[in-house]
Formats: sequence, C-alpha cells, structure tokens
Amino acid sequence: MIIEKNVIMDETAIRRALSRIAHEILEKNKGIEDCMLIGIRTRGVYLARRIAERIKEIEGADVPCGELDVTSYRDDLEPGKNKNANDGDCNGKGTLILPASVSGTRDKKIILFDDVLYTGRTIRAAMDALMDCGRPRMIQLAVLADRGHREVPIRPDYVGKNVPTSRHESIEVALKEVDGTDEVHILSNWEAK
Ligand SMILES: O=P(O)(O)OC[C@H]1O[C@H](OP(=O)(O)OP(=O)(O)O)[C@H](O)[C@@H]1O
Ligand SMILES: O=c1cc[nH]c(=O)[nH]1
Repeated sequence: MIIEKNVIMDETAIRRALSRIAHEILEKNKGIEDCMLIGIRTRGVYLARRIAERIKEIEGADVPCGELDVTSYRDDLEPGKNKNANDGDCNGKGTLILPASVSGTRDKKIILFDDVLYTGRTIRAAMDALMDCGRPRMIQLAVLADRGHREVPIRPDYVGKNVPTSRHESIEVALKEVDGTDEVHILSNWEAK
C-alpha cells in the first residue's frame, strides 16, 4: 500500500498558530489570572510550554504549566487495566503533575492542550482525570489540529488549524522537543483503530 505524506504546517505556520492562540487565550480570559495550562502527554505538554513562553513575552506574566497522563482514564484500555488502578491517588500515580508553586487545580481556569483532536475520547478522559484531581472553575481546550470525526460532544476553544480529513487519513504532529523537527503532516491510507 502506498502511503502519501503531505505537509500541512511547517515550523513557521506552527509558530504563528501558537502565537495566535496565546493572544486568543489572553483575550478570552481577559489576562491570565487564575489560569493554568495543562498539556496532555506527550506533545500537548510541549505545546502548553510554548504557549506559556509566548504569554510571558506578550504579557510579562508567568502562567503555571502542568502535565496530564490520561492513560488510566481511557475507554479503550485492555480489560484488567482500568482506571481503578489510579482511583483516589491522582497525584501520587503521576496522572497529573503540577509545578511545585501550585497547590492544586481547585477554582482554576484550566486550559488543556493536545496536538490532534479526532474522536474527542482523549479529551473526555482528560476531563475525567481533572475532575478526579480537584474542581476547576472552568476547562477550556486548545489543539494544534482539529481533524473532525467527533464521537463525543467536545468542541475546542482554540484551534491551530482545522483540517477536513477522511477516516483513512491521519494527522501526525512532529515537535522539536520530541521529534527533532516542527511539522504537521497528513498521511493517506491510515487504518483507524
Ligand atoms: O480525539 P482522539 O480520537 O482521542 O485522538 C486524539 C489523540 O490521539 C493522539 O494520541 P495517541 O493516543 O495516538 O497517542 P500519542 O499522543 O502518544 O501519539 C493525539 O496525541 C491525541 O491525544
Ligand atoms: O489522525 C490522528 C488521529 C488520532 N490521533 C492522531 O494523532 N492523529
């Protein structure tokens, strides 16, 4: 099977999209007070950190940045590996990692970051994890690429690029921090899970 790869965002396009999202976050939240950025592992973490740096440049303010691992909250885990493994110990088991300067997510405005939004199941899992770890005042969602095909009623607040796709395509995000390069590409002939 021939797999075609088409680049849809290069380094400049990613930088501009993240810069725009940083401005949109500041505008929507009228600043950054009580906001916390939380990146979903793996690449969402680096997107959140880049936005935090951009916000610092624009506003001169530090915004706390955390990491979330949603693995134990997924609805597609193999039997026997369910979320009970983490029940009652959301921090101790590494689901949510916050900077030491922050006491928790209670009453905070959480802005969740992921690289790709597809069915929405990862974000559903992320929201469950966050709710188990405290009671945020609000949760907003930022994604670099929204490719559609939602299976749950989830809509992002901030989008780098909307990419109409077929189910036989996949979107891959490469980031310098993990992949050595910044690029978003679309692959044809992908076999969806
Ligand atoms: O909206 P969804 O259908 O849940 O798909 C989106 C998720 O898929 C990818 O993660 P994946 O589980 O492939 O793992 P990865 O981040 O390690 O690549 C991507 O990073 C998103 O988190
Ligand atoms: O196209 C897709 C779908 C899910 N997750 C991805 O990273 N890309």
